[in-house]
Amino acid sequence: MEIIAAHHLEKYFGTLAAVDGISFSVQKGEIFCFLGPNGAGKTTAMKMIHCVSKRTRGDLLVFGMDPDTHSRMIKQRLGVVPQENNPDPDFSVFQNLTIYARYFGIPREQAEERAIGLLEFMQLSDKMDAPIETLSGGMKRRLIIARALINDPELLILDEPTIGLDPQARHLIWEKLRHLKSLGCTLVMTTHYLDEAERLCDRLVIMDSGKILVEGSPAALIREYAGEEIVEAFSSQEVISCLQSQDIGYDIFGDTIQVQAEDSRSIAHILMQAGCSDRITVRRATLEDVFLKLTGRTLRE
Ligand SMILES: Nc1ncnc2c1ncn2[C@@H]1O[C@H](COP(=O)(O)OP(=O)(O)OP(=O)(O)O)[C@@H](O)[C@H]1O
Repeated sequence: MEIIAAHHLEKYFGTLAAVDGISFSVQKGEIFCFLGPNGAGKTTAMKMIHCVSKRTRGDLLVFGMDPDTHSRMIKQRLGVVPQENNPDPDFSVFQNLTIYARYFGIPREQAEERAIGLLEFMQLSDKMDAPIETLSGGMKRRLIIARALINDPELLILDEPTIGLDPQARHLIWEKLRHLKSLGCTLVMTTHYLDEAERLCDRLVIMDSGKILVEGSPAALIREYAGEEIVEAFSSQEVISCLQSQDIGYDIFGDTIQVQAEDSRSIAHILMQAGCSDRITVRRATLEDVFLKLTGRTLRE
C-alpha cells in the first residue's frame, strides 16, 4: 500500500527551487530515507509531507489525501520528530507527552496511559518527573520520538533522528526505530549519516540541489555505482603510471586515487608490485562512494 506518492513535486522560495521536481513513493511498513548534503532540500520535502509547507507545483498524496485540502486528517495519522529538539522546558518529561496529546484530542486518562507506555518503550521511565534541562542529548531525542508517537501514528517522520548523538545513543534509537517498523509503522527520515542510512533504510533517495539523483536500496545503489570494494592509494605519478600500464580505470578525488574493484586483492597486488605497498587501503564501498561518483563531491563538502 502506498503511504506517500509524489510526482514532480516542487517547492520554490522566491526564485530558489528548494525541491525541484522530485517523484517518489513510500510503501507501508518501510523505512525510507532522504539522504543528501546540507541544503539539498530534504527538510523541505518532509515539511510538505507533514503539511507545514505548501508545495509550489506537482502532485502529493499522503495516505491517499492531498495535504492542501486534508492537512488535519493527515496530521492526525502521523508523528513528527523535528531536526531541533524542542521539548517544553517548563514541563516535566511526562507532562511534555500528556500536554502534546491534547493537540490530538486524546482524553486525559488515555494520554497518561500512553505516556507511561511510551516512556517505558523509549527507556525514560525513570526520568518521568525530571525537568527537561537535566536530560542528556540522547534522552531529549528519545523524548521527542516518544512525543511523536503519542497519537499512535501510522507514519513517523524524522528529520535527522540521531544528529549530534554519541554512538551508544544512536544505536539505542536505531533499535527503537526498527522495533516501530516491525510493528508496521512506516518511517520517513532524513540523514547526513551514511552509516545510519545503510543500517536502517529499506530504500533511499540521494538528493542534491533539490533533485533526486538516484533511488534504491542501500545495497543495490552501492553495487551499481561503487562496486563491492574500493582500493585507495595516495595519488602519485607512480600509482597513476602503474594503473595506466595495466589498463585499470581509476578516479582521483583530492589527493586520493580510487579503483572500484571486483577483485581488490589483485589490484592491491599490482600496486604493491609497483612499489607503493605502504599507501594502499582496501575497504568496502559505501554510500559515500555512491555520492562521490554521482556528484564528484563528498556529502560534507
Ligand atoms: N523558509 C525558507 N525560506 C527560504 N529558503 C529556504 C527556506 N527553507 C529552506 N530554504 C532553502 O531551501 C534549500 C533547501 O533547504 P532544506 O532545509 O530543505 O535542506 P536540507 O537538505 O534539509 O538541509 P539540512 O541537511 O541542512 O537540513 C536551502 O537552500 C535553504 O536555504
